[in-house]
Amino acid sequence: MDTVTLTRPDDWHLHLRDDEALKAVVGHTAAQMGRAIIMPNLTPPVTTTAQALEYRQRILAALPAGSTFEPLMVLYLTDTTPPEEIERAAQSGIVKAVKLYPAGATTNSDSGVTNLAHCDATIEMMAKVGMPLLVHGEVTHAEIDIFDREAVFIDTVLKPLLERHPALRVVCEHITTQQAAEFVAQAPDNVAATITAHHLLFNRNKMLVGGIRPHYYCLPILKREQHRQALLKAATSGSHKFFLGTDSAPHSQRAKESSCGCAGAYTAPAAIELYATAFDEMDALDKLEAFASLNGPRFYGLSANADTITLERRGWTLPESYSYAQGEKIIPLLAGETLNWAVRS
Ligand SMILES: NC(=O)N[C@@H](CC(=O)O)C(=O)O
Ligand SMILES: [Zn+2]
Ligand SMILES: [Zn+2]
Repeated sequence: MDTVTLTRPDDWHLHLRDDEALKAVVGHTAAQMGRAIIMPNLTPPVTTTAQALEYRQRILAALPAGSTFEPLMVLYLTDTTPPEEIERAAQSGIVKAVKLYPAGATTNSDSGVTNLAHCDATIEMMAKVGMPLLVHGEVTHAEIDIFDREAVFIDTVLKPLLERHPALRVVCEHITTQQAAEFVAQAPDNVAATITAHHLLFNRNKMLVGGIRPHYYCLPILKREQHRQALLKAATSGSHKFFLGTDSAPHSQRAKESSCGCAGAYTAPAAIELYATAFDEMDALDKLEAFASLNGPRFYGLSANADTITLERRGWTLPESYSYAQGEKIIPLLAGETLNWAVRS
């Protein structure tokens, strides 16, 4: 196959930041995705429906002229989010989900949940109104190895949560392990997962062999090859539980290339091309449309986009950098490298 035409994809896990950074990055996603689930981990986080509506307006104002890209908003769950906020969110029609960041698990998670027991009534309301809970599934205990944090989360947090709230709709975000892929595959239909392109394409050697490569550092951290193979298998299995979520997470070059670099890979400029590369590796380009364009809307109860995009097999070299906020640059993942897939313009 040398060309692939797909229903226009959506990105079910995206960080757009705010202000100048938002203006610098939103066009990359809007150029290829119809919609995106917008992560709420701003500083301060988006914790109320009113804040989500304002943030949505800032995103719409930052779009390139003529863009029809649609941001789908998310609330950031805290220990004190009241059940009434979930009702407001559901009634707004604009907020599509609520995000669980275990406190301290990742970028801007300091206001996250310290103990899910604090949120029980709120989560009960989510189950009642059908509001999905999007989960950054890692425990944060100092004694748990960073490579094991996702698997331990599934056993010690996620399984008990679903036992307490069996009807709760859950998306395990950016899954990175065989344990997560298998857990989601065997779970009932109210449980789904997003998978990033970088976790489909790379294992931890890419980040650590021959020198430490900060642009590959993200959370959950890249795992060993066995896990990458399990993710590829899940994404190309044809199961409607798995869908595209880039977790494109912009940080300036200075914040990434530092003695204590930030977590996050900037993949938005080449998102669908990176996924096509991964599916091509599995000889499964015929499965890309379901993963990228159909399974996500199905889970969220939305219709698929009405238009299409076409990918073609030809060399396309990513820029070395793009301009970002405060006069800084941002380095896309695979900067200066050539992909074998490009979007036809
Ligand atoms: N994935 C990351 O490494 N970083 C994300 C946060 C997140 O999705 O965990 C970010 O906001 O920078
Ligand atoms: Zn996360
Ligand atoms: Zn993320």
